[in-house]
Amino acid sequence: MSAVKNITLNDGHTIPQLGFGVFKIDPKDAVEAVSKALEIGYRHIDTAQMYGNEKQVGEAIRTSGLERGDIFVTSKLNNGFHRPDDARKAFETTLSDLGLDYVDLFLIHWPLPTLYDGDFVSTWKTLEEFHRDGRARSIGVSNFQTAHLKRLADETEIVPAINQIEVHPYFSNQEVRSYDQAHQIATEAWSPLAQGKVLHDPTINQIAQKIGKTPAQVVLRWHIQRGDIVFPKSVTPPRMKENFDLFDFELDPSDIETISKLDKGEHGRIGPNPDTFDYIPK
Ligand SMILES: NC(=O)c1ccc[n+]([C@@H]2O[C@H](COP(=O)([O-])OP(=O)(O)OC[C@H]3O[C@@H](n4cnc5c(N)ncnc54)[C@H](OP(=O)(O)O)[C@@H]3O)[C@@H](O)[C@H]2O)c1
Ligand SMILES: CCCCCCO
Repeated sequence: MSAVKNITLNDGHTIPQLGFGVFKIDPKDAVEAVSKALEIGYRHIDTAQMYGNEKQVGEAIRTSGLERGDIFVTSKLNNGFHRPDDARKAFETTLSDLGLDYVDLFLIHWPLPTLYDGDFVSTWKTLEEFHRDGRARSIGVSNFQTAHLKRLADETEIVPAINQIEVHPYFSNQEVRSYDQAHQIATEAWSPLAQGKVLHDPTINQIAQKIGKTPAQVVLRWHIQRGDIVFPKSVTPPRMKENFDLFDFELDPSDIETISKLDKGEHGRIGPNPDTFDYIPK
């Protein structure tokens, strides 16, 4: 099994290009799933306050026997906590729930429209504090569209290291990916398998059959060769292993192009449109 590639961010830190996502992993299953992922070799975990499993992620990390510095941990600020004081408290809860004194990456989960007399710009300035005091090694955003990123560029100091957005073969999100690339912002592709919806695609299955890989490996390898960071979720150990084996084969450029043509534009989205999504948890 070949090693996972690292990507260098615009702040000089490195991130494993492949990680493990824990959205929708029930807290009662999360210690076991994350422990298994670490045992398989994953060294990058993507969680969020919204996922309700930070305590379990922390427990799996603590009991893994691995060094803190060997694992890249991401969490995200929950919607509804954008006011600077709320964001500070929420970030402290993340650190204490994870049982860590720093996270490798902290993201604004969604670019919510103005909720009070500030907005995501003042939220970003609060994340800049976490970065300066070292408790968030890197800071970034999630679900930011180009208009949101332009406001940060005009009104704040630090360029986000990461923009985590929906990307998969049915929704290539090319406009935002291009903006990220032009501004040294690394793109993370969330729901890289479209939550399983692309795995029955005949074109993807044909390529998989031709090269003797699984549809999930073909799709994940497509992301890797396009340069995006991915963290597929699975609670099924054989799938977790399969998804981790991406660095000992390559797709032909023509197959990359064929998969990229499966893009359905806006119709391909499986998640909310960031311009209209304003869900605040109770
Ligand atoms: N920032 C955001 O707003 C945002 C939004 C969505 C997701 N995310 C992040 O992205 C991560 C991944 O996205 P996701 O969890 O939505 O979906 P995903 O990784 O695209 O797909 C997960 C689904 O695919 C199945 N699966 C995984 N590997 C498979 C394989 N090799 N063969 C067949 N089926 C397979 C899983 O089933 P089983 O688990 O049953 O095996 C699960 O149902 C999340 O966990 C989260 O960390 C972020
Ligand atoms: C209901 C959509 C929220 C998805 C957030 C996962 O990171």
